[in-house]
Amino acid sequence: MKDELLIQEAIKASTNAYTPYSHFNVGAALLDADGHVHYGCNIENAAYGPSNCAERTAMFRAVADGHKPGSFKAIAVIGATDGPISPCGVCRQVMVELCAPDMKVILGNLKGDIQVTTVAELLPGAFGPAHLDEAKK
Ligand SMILES: O=c1ccn([C@H]2C[C@H](O)[C@@H](CO)O2)c(=O)[nH]1
Ligand SMILES: [Zn+2]
Repeated sequence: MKDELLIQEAIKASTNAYTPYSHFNVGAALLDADGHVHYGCNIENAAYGPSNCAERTAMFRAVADGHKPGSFKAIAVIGATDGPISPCGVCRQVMVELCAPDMKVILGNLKGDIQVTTVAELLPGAFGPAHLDEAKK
């Protein structure tokens, strides 16, 4: 699937965002190995902390639906930012856990700006599952 098409799917997903506090709608579209798209939006909470970002919603939904961590092909994320949106640190850490290091991450905004990167580029030096194995040696 073309980057622009996955971005279009992310824009669709953003229309379901629940953002009574920030009014900042974000959408994500995660492409699985079979070519199917899993949608995510940000879902906020009056206690603020329990809020969930669009990217995490998409990844958690796909895993909960039985898709193997590490098997995804790409994720697109959009928000009404000036330049391409920048995923938060928590979402970058969750990407490291559930996506391959070289998986494509397409970041966009509503003006059509696009930045294509990878999970590893978004969180260099990440603490990952391998570090836990090292501790057992
Ligand atoms: O990449 C991002 C950046 C921010 N947000 C959400 C979190 C919060 O609901 C709102 C403002 O930070 O945007 C996302 O969902 N994804
Ligand atoms: Zn986030």
